Amino acid sequence: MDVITEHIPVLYEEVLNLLRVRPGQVYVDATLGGAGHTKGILERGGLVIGLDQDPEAVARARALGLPGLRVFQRNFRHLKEVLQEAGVSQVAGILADLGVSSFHLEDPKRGFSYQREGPLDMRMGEEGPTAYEVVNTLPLEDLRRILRDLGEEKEAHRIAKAIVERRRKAPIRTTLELAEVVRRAVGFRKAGHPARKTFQAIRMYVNDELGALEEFLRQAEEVLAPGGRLLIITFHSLEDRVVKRFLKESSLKVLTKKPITPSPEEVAKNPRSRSAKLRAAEKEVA
Ligand SMILES: C[S@@+](CC[C@H](N)C(=O)[O-])C[C@H]1O[C@@H](n2cnc3c(N)ncnc32)[C@H](O)[C@@H]1O
Repeated sequence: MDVITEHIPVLYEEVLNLLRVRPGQVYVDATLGGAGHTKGILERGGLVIGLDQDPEAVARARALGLPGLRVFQRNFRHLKEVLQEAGVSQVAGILADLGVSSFHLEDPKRGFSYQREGPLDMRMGEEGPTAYEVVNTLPLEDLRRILRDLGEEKEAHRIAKAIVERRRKAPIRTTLELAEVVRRAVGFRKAGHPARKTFQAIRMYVNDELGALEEFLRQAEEVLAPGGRLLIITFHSLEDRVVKRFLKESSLKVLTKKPITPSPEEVAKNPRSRSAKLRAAEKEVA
């Protein structure tokens, strides 16, 4: 089995510059992951409240024993509750670097990858149905809607039908079985793996990613101290749309008219940064 030792933080310098870390102030890293961004905040003298819904990410972060970091195993949709538990009412900055980490993608047993054989799971935390349940029990119409709305998959109907026909014979048990059903339904694709959008859609549904993001954004706006900054890194258009719309409607001052994207050098070094978009906003001083 592969041992995954690293997740390279995306837009690292850009994030730290925009956060303007001040020593002794409290920041939230809502998606702690491998603690890459958090280490930068701590090095600049900030204190960090780190959240991750994934027990494995939390265990790894705790094992780092970083002074100034307090770790909470929670979905960021419970941000306010976590801050209450931590005895903190306002924070100087909040970062969310959305989606899955390299640890998730490269660990076959978590079932996120259409290229590695594993059980159909895809849960980042301990809540929600598994991908197995979604694929093998939801009615065709629900599957079609999920693939269309969360995967922006043009062949949603064809794929949903293929899934339902295949599971009549036997349940679809593994990632590669599902990827193969999709590949047979839609054939070869020039732009990326044919199952990429299907996997994205099911993962987003399993983890209610857009619902959690909306709840988190509303709470983040509330708990920011005046002058505090909110930074969000998204990895696909659906997430980015939610963030963009929220910032437009919120009371925050948008600092990034256009989202910040990685340089060609960063993409060359870390291909996973390719689709990253960073948006930032500031709570105005009353
Ligand atoms: C892209 S990684 C973050 C990487 C991190 N910035 C670093 O530099 O190492 C995203 C992490 O956020 C976590 N995550 C995703 N959605 C979450 C949510 N709704 N609540 C809490 N954690 C979440 C995932 O489990 C994953 O570990």
